[in-house]
Amino acid sequence: MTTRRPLIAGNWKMHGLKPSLQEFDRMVAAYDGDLRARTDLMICPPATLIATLAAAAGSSGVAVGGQDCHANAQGAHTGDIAAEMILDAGGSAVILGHSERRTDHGETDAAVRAKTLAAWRAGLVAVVCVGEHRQQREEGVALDLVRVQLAGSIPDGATAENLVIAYEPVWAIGTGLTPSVDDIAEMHGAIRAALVARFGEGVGGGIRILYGGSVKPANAAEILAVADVDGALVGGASLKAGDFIAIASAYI
Ligand SMILES: O=C[C@H](O)COP(=O)(O)O
Repeated sequence: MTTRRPLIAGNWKMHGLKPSLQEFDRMVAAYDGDLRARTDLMICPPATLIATLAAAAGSSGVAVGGQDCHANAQGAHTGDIAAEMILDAGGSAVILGHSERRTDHGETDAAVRAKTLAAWRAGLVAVVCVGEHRQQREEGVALDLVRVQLAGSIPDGATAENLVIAYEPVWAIGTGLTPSVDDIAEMHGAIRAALVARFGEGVGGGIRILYGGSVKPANAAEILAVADVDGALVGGASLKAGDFIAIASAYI
C-alpha cells in the first residue's frame, strides 16, 4: 500500500496585506513536533506576498505557493505571472484550475493542462483543482464530469511528487456546505482509480488527493479520515492561524 504524507494547503485567494505576515508567523511557530513530523503545510497567498512569506518561512518546512500561473515563461502578458516567477519568489507549488479561475477567467481544461506543464517546467508542484457544480451533482454526472476534467487538465508526465489533485465541489466553496463523507469517499475513490488507470499503481497510488470546500476545525477530522483524502485545500479557514493549525492537527 502506498504511503502518502498528508498535505494541508491554505488558499488565501484575494485576501492578505503586509500585516497578514503576523498570522503566517503564528502558523510557522506552530509547525513543529508531531504536526511537522506527520503533515505537510502550505500557504498560497496572493502573488504580492509570496516572497514575503517564503522569507518568513525560512527553514521551518512550511511551503509557500502561488494561486495561478501563465503557460509561458515570459512575454507580453500584462498582469500575469509565470511559474518561474513564483519559483523565483520562493514558492514551490502553484494552484491551477481553481473553480474561481475557471469561472472568472474562463479557464478550460486545456488551459489548465498548459499551465500544469508550465509549473513542471519551472520545477513547481501543480495543485490541479477539479469539481462539479451543484446542478451537475443533482443530475448525477459529477463523477463523469470530474473524470473529464482530470483527463483534460493533467498532462502526461505526472509523478507522485509533481502533482496534487484538489477535489472541490463548487457548491461547497465558501458556503458552509459539504458533501456527505460517503460522497467524498466515492469521488476520491473515482479520482484515485482514474489516476491509477492512467499512470499506474506506483504513480497513481502516490499522488495526493485533497478535499476542498468549507473545511473547518469542526469538520476536519471527519473529512480527513475518509479513504483517499490525503489532506485539504482550505480557503476561508486558512486566513486565521488558529483555525488552520486546528485543521492540520486533525490528523494527529
Ligand atoms: O481553495 C479553497 C477552496 O476554494 C475552499 O474554500 P473555503 O474553504 O473557503 O470553502
